[in-house]
Amino acid sequence: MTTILDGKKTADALMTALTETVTEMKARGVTPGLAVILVGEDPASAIYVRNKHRRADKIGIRSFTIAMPATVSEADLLAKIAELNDDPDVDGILVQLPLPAQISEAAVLNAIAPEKDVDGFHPVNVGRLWTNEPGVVASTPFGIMQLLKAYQIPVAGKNAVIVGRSNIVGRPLAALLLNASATVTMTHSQTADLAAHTRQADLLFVATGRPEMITEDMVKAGAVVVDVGMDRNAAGKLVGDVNFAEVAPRASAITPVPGGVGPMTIAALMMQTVELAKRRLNGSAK
Ligand SMILES: NC(=O)C1=CN([C@@H]2O[C@H](COP(=O)(O)OP(=O)(O)OC[C@H]3O[C@@H](n4cnc5c(N)ncnc54)[C@H](OP(=O)(O)O)[C@@H]3O)[C@@H](O)[C@H]2O)C=CC1
Ligand SMILES: Nc1nc(=O)c2c([nH]1)NC[C@@H]1CN(c3ccc(C(=O)N[C@@H](CCC(=O)O)C(=O)O)cc3)C=[N+]21
Repeated sequence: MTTILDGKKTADALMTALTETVTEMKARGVTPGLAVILVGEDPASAIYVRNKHRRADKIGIRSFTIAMPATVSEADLLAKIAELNDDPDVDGILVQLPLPAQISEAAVLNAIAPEKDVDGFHPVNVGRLWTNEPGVVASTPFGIMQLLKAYQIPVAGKNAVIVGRSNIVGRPLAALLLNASATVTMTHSQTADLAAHTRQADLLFVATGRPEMITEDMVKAGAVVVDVGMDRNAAGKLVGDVNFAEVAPRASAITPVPGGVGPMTIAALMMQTVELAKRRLNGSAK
């Protein structure tokens, strides 16, 4: 029997616990605040932004979106970030990626104050992650680790194979898995014989944006398969990067799309926003 790794159910349980924490914080005068900057219109970002605010409202986090047109200048975006860096009611700042071509992603991520960088994309936080120091970690990989933990899936000593090396998923996930003592292989579009690598995986993580590209023949029997993809297939239906119908019977456990990694990403973001806001309670920040 294949276990379905139910991200929605797991996220709901984590959020119930978090609501209590937020309620206590509010009683002490601190409402966690999350600012989201959305530039232009990326469909995956649109889903993410909508679900984030829905979840934040439910647990009592104050969240708002600053929408900017796709034509916005880098200077205007940086000015907005500076304003949020200085706003004492904002604990976490998140800039939706990807950004339009005229804007340097590096310049934007460098501009976010590291102590408000709820996505963990600032080089200081990336450095902390890779040196295994405590800090904020990108929400999607953090959510994935929480999901594995909830299902008590062992990581230490396992062969973990990641397909995709983006800054928002593949790379930070590699660091977290390494910190958890997995043996980690990173693959990408230039990997020779991808299937030879994926077939070695006890734990297979896929984040490519290529609809249903992972097929049965690429997966070891009994593997745990985590599908990060949020893609549209030819018929316009939301699917993952894994061909679920083929792969699920072969896997010991697998995430569905939707209802897998997506809700865990949101939960992770909420957890980390609350962590950042806790510093206000201790009086150490601002
Ligand atoms: N549910 C969630 O929480 C989230 C979902 N997503 C979804 O995950 C997917 C990936 O997102 P993201 O990481 O931002 O994507 P990017 O486009 O930034 O990166 C994709 C990666 O996949 C690699 N890749 C592409 N095609 C292949 C291939 N045929 N074989 C092997 N590797 C390949 C690329 O290789 P190379 O580097 O060589 O180009 C690249 O490293 C998307 O569907 C996105 O919508 C993303 C973030 C969060
Ligand atoms: N700075 C930044 N950080 C990100 O983490 C980031 C980003 N930019 N840009 C876009 C991608 C995409 N992403 C999603 C997260 C959750 C769902 C999600 O909630 N999915 C649900 C709902 C699906 C639906 O409602 O159709 C699910 O899978 O069940 C989707 C997509 C985060 N990303």
